[in-house]
Amino acid sequence: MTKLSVNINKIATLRNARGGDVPNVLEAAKNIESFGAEGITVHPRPDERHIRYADARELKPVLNTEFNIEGKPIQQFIDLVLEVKPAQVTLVPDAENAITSDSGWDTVKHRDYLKEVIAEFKANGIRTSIFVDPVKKMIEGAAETGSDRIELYTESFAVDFEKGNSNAVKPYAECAKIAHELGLGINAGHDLSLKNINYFKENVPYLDEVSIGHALISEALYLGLEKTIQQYLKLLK
Ligand SMILES: CC(=O)[C@@H](O)[C@H](O)COP(=O)(O)O
Ligand SMILES: NCC(=O)COP(=O)(O)O
Repeated sequence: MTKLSVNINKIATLRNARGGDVPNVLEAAKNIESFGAEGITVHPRPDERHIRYADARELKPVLNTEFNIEGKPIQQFIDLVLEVKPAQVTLVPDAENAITSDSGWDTVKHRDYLKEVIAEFKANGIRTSIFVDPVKKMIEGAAETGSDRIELYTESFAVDFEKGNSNAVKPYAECAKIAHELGLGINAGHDLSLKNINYFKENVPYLDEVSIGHALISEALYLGLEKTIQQYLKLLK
C-alpha cells in the first residue's frame, strides 16, 4: 500500500492572502487526517510565502498521522526540524527565488554535505528522504548518503503523461527498482494528481508514499464547489 501525505502549503497560501487565519491551517490538517489521509506534508520556505515555520511548530502536537517536513537544509531549517522532530524530513535543493521545487539533488556533488546533515537527523530519530530526479547515478549517490528514502521528483512524468506519453513513467519504474535493491524506501511527489496518480502507482514498484498538494487542493475546490454553492443558495432563499 502506498501512503498519501497531503501537502498543505496551498491552504496556507490562501490564509496568507488575507492576512488573517482563514482557512485555519491546523483545523484543515486535522480534517484532512479525519478524511483518511495518512500524513501531512509542509514545505516551509525562507520567505514564508505559504506555510510558516511557526505553523510547523504548531502542527506537530495536533497531528495524529505521519508529519513530513520538506525543505532546503539551511541552518534555520535544520534547527526547525531538530526542534519539531517530525516522523520524516525530506531534503530538497531549493533554488533561490524559484516559484516551486524545480530539480532533484546532485547526490554525487553534494554527497558529503548530505551525509553529514542526514546523520544528524537520523541520530535524532527522524527518518530522512532526499528529493531526486529519476536518474540511476543520482539514486546510487543517494544510497551513499545514508538516507532512509528517496523522493522521486515527478514533474517530468506529470508533464509528459499529460501530453499522452505514457512511457514517461519508465525511468521512475527503473529507478524505483534500483533504489529498492540498494535498500532505499521510495516516496514520490510533485504535480501528481487525480489524472496521473493511478498510472504512476500501477507502474512504479515499491512506492511507500506520495505527497500531493497543488493538484489535490485545486481538485478539492472543483469537487467541493457544488455542495458549497448549494448551501449558500439554501441560506439565501
Ligand atoms: C518537493 C516538492 O515537490 C514539493 O514540496 C513542492 O515543491 C511544494 O512546494 P511549493 O508548495 O512551494 O510549490
Ligand atoms: N513532495 C511533493 C509535495 O509535497 C507536493 O507537491 P505538489 O503536489 O504541490 O506539486
